[in-house]
Amino acid sequence: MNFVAYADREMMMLALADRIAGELRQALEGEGRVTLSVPGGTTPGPVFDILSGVELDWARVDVLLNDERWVPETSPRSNTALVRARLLQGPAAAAHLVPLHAPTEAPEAALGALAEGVRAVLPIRVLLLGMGEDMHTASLFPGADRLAEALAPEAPPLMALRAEAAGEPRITLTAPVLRDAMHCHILITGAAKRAALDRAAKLSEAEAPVSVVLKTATIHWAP
Ligand SMILES: O=C(O)[C@H](O)[C@@H](O)[C@H](O)[C@H](O)COP(=O)(O)O
Repeated sequence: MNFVAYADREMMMLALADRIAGELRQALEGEGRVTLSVPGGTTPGPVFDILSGVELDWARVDVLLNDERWVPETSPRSNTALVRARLLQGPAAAAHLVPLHAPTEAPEAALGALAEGVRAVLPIRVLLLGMGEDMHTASLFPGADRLAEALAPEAPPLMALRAEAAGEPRITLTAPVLRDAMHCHILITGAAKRAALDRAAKLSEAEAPVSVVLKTATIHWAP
């Protein structure tokens, strides 16, 4: 795995945003539209803040979340709300957000329509992922009810699954879609996640789902 350790978080967020912007800019030179996939959670906000101000042809960028928690957009746990508030601002407001949530009670009721939107923007050109201390990435949680299906090479791009650690039901991109991304970055902070990542390298995909991308990803870490 390609591991980059930064002296502090601020430097990491700046360097990572710059790298992502460069990859998008280069892709936009050769492609009509490009897809950027991003995580929710508590870590990526500062990268979004920086990236949103970058001058790019954002109108040709499709922004796709890695995963979504099945909560309304008014919830503080909504990844869609986070992306709207922190990434789709300034110049980046011109980007197109691919919906990963709909106001149905269960995710399964909306899965077909959402999956159609996802399929239309694959493959992912630039993939930014987070990771939990339990070694989940996107919403591929160890012990999730349908994890084996989501890790399989023939998995559909988007699946709904449930896991105790996840809280609410989740909708997530699956392993083949993550693996197919042209550029893959994992953003982690703190000693516990660094230790988890080292453990993941020695475990199976079912035990440590983040390992599906460890070969292709650049890991960005700061204390
Ligand atoms: O919706 C989510 O929960 C995420 O997309 C998830 O995969 C996240 O990246 C990790 O859980 C890390 O989350 P933190 O950054 O909050 O630690």
